[in-house]
Amino acid sequence: MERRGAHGPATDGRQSMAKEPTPLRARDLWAGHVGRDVVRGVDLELVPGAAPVGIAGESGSGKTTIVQALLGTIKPSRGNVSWGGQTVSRIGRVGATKKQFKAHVRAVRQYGIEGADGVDPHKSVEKAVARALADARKAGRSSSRSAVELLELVGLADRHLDRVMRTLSGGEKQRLALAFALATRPEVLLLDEPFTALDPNTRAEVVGRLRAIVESEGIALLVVSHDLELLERLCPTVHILADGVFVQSGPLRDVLAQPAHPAVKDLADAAPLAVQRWS
Ligand SMILES: Nc1ncnc2c1ncn2[C@@H]1O[C@H](COP(=O)(O)OP(=O)(O)OP(=O)(O)O)[C@@H](O)[C@H]1O
Repeated sequence: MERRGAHGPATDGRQSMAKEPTPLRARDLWAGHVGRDVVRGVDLELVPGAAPVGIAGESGSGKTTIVQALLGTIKPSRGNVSWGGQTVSRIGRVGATKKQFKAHVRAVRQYGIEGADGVDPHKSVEKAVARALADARKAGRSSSRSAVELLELVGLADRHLDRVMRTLSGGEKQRLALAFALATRPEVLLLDEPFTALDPNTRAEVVGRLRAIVESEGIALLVVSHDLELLERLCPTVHILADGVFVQSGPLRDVLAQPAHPAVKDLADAAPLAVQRWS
């Protein structure tokens, strides 16, 4: 995907970086759960305006843990994750900066709105999208799109406005979560298995639109997925994670054509036929 560096000025009031979009960086990231590191020495740079990056790897290899560390919901045991020179795991303690971080860096998880920060599933879609837009305005990051336009963007029609969120299907919830994320014109978007509940046609449509937005708005995109076709379509560079380490990186079809690690060979062997035919 061709990328440009076109960006509006950041409106976050941080003087030192007033005109520049802010990268999210992991340096020698070690992180895990209950005292056990499952991510070991990962380097990752998500730069607004640069090409999207993907992560693939077997179940349990640590993909979601990387996303959690990038969001600051778990603290690295070694190395660090930084955003605009600040340590992300410490941002949560500072009100104004936390708001800015949450507006600039957005994530969509596999379960869509379920468990998403600040989302009450008993509310209507209309109220929730209006609230997302109002919150974004307060953070100086509101999308110029209306609630209906945001829904259309993710393939939901305005008839969904009256629906109570918890009654939506899994795929509708995933798309709504993407609409919430886009409501703040994020600079960095982290997608962790975001489209698992979508049928192939809807997925193709939403991915096409997402790709156009990411490209035109210069969003730094990270896609974590088992879906190799999705990664190939969206991400010129894909890292293969095995046991918490990036073992091979590059354009996915090149990586799968020339596996340099047993985990990559396994991935290539298990890939769908359509993917195997790439090489
Ligand atoms: N809250 C937790 N407490 C303890 N262990 C955890 C926790 N979350 C994840 N783990 C463990 O950390 C390891 C990495 O998990 P992670 O969710 O990052 O893998 P993943 O690559 O995203 O897997 P999948 O593709 O199945 O989603 C796994 O062994 C998992 O069981």
